[in-house]
Amino acid sequence: MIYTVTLNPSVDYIVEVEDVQLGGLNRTTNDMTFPGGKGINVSRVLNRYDIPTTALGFVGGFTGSYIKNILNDEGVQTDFVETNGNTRINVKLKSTDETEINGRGPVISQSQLQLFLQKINGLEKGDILVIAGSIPSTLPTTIYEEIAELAQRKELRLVADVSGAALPLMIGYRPFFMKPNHHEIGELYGVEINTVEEAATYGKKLIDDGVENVVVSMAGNGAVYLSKDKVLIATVPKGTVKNSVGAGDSLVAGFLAQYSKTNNFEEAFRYGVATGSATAFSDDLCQIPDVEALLPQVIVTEWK
Ligand SMILES: Nc1ncnc2c1ncn2[C@@H]1O[C@H](COP(=O)(O)OP(=O)(O)OP(=O)(O)O)[C@@H](O)[C@H]1O
Ligand SMILES: O=P(O)(O)OC[C@@]1(O)O[C@H](CO)[C@@H](O)[C@@H]1O
Repeated sequence: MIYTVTLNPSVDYIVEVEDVQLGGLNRTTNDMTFPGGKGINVSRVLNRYDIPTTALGFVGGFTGSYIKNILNDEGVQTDFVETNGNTRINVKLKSTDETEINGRGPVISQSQLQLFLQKINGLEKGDILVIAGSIPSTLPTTIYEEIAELAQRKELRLVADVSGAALPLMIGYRPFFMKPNHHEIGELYGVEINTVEEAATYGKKLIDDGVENVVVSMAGNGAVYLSKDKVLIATVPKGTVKNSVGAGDSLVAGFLAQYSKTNNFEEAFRYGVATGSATAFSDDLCQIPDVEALLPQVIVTEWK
């Protein structure tokens, strides 16, 4: 089973405004709502691949009910801990630029946190555990380390798609898979990464430090896969970006889905990239026929 953790889920409210005027009244030309949060996005896409998945984390209030209802209607299993306050609403404003306003999220109490950790403690050896997204301000900043330690003790396969201070802390737990984008890995090593060659050079450091599989994504400019034995580079499909929210999460889901089906990392990488792009070219997260249509554009070659 693939479990995903979203500590701070969201209702993503996507609003399109032709030419937004700060300080004025703006009217939308289109608006949509989706269940959001990085782990939840991974679960939704895994489910579209018919891969069994359970979403864990914290939800509450009317926004929390909305998320649970949609996930359950789609067939994603959920085992959330209920918070007293409402799950946050994250505003994604699409105008001439894409602007995001992510909420703070509800307070999570000590007892709610303990309930959540008990659920992780109930997972079984070999299960995949995906941790992704930010840590809400009412949880200890060490929460990802605590989860990673549990995962190590229980012999779970850890997937860590985290950024900022959490990223270097996860490396020591030797995750099965990490997917930094080129900004995140650049920040980690204090460099600017502009080319796939540079991404490969710095991605290799994560492998040397014990991460089993790494994909460094570079939005529309290519992607790199690294393991101890292989470095692969992929071209990324061309298309019109409709909504890049969740593209990185979709890459993670596509990678894990195809790996679960084939045990082949090269195929997993190819599907991961196509899945990320299919989401970037869709309003919501992608549908699998869209991924399949993009696959021929993902050319994977070995990097020497
Ligand atoms: N402009 C684009 N054109 C084609 N594919 C894209 C584009 N932007 C993103 N993607 C797809 O999504 C994947 C992940 O994108 P990106 O490198 O931006 O990750 P991220 O920063 O984690 O994403 P997110 O926007 O979800 O935070 C890319 O590898 C690619 O497959
Ligand atoms: O505030 P965080 O946890 O960093 O990110 C949350 C978020 O921006 O990430 C997802 C896209 O990756 C969205 O569904 C969601 O709104």
